[in-house]
Amino acid sequence: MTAPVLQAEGVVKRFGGLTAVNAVSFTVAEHEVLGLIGPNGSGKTTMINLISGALTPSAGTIRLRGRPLSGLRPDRVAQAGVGRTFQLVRVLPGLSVLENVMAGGVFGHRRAWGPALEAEARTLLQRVGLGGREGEAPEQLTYIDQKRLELARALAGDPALLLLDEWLAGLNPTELQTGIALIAGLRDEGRTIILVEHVMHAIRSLCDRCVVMNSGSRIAEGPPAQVLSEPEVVRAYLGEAEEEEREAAG
Ligand SMILES: Nc1ncnc2c1ncn2[C@@H]1O[C@H](COP(=O)(O)OP(=O)(O)OP(=O)(O)O)[C@@H](O)[C@H]1O
Repeated sequence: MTAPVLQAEGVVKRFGGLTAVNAVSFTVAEHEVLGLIGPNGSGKTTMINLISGALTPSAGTIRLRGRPLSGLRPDRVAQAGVGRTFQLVRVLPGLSVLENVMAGGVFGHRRAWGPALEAEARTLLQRVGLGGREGEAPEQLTYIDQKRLELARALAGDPALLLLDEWLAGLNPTELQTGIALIAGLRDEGRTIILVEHVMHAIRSLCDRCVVMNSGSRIAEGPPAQVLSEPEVVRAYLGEAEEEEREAAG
C-alpha cells in the first residue's frame, strides 16, 4: 500500500498554558478532499499552520508521503509539496498579478521557470477567473479577487497537498457558487485537498471525509453526512455553524 499523502500522528501544539491542538491524528489519502471543521478557536488554523511549517509541533509527527515535515521551514514544506492559501489573504505587493502567481511556481513543489511558468501562470489566472488581469497590482484587487490570486499562486507550485483555509469565507452567494465550483473542479482533476471551512453546504458537497475538532481535540471523523449527524458534533458545532449560515443567507 502506498503511504498516505499526509499523515498526522499525535500532533500537539501548546501556546504557553493553552493546548491549541491536542494529540490529533488523521491521514489524507491521494485524491481525497478532507474537511477540517469545528467551532471557532477549535485549533483548525493552528493545525494548518503546523502542516505548512508556519508553526512547529510541541509533539507528534506530520509526514508528507512518508517524509517527515515537522520542523521544516515553510519554504521547505512548500518545496516538499504543500501549497496553501491564508485565512487573511496575503498577496505579494510590488509584484504584478502575473508575477504573484509565477512566484508560486518558482518557490513551489514543481519549480518551474521561464516561458513555461509564465504560460502556466496565465492559464491558472484564466481558471480562477482573473484572465486579462495579469498586469494589475494585487493590492488593487477586491477581496475575492485576491483570494482567487492566492489560489492560482498555490496551484502554480503544483502541490501534492493543497491547504485551503476558509477560502470561501466572506464571499457573497454568487461568488460562493463560483468558488464551490472552482474547488469541485480541483477535486475532479484529482487534487488532494484539506479544506478548513465553515460553509456547511460546501463541506457536504465537496468533502469525501471530515475531521471534526473541538477545543483542540479530534471529536469525530468520517463521511460528511455521518459526522454531521453525530450528537457530539451537533452539540459542539453544528447549531452554531448553521445559524451563521442562515444569518449570512439573510
Ligand atoms: N500564536 C498563538 N499564540 C497563542 N494562542 C494562539 C495562537 N494561535 C492560536 N491560538 C489559540 O489557539 C486556539 C485555536 O486557534 P485556531 O486559530 O487554531 O482556531 P480555529 O479553529 O482555526 O478558529 P477559527 O475557526 O476562528 O479560525 C485559540 O484559543 C487561539 O486563541
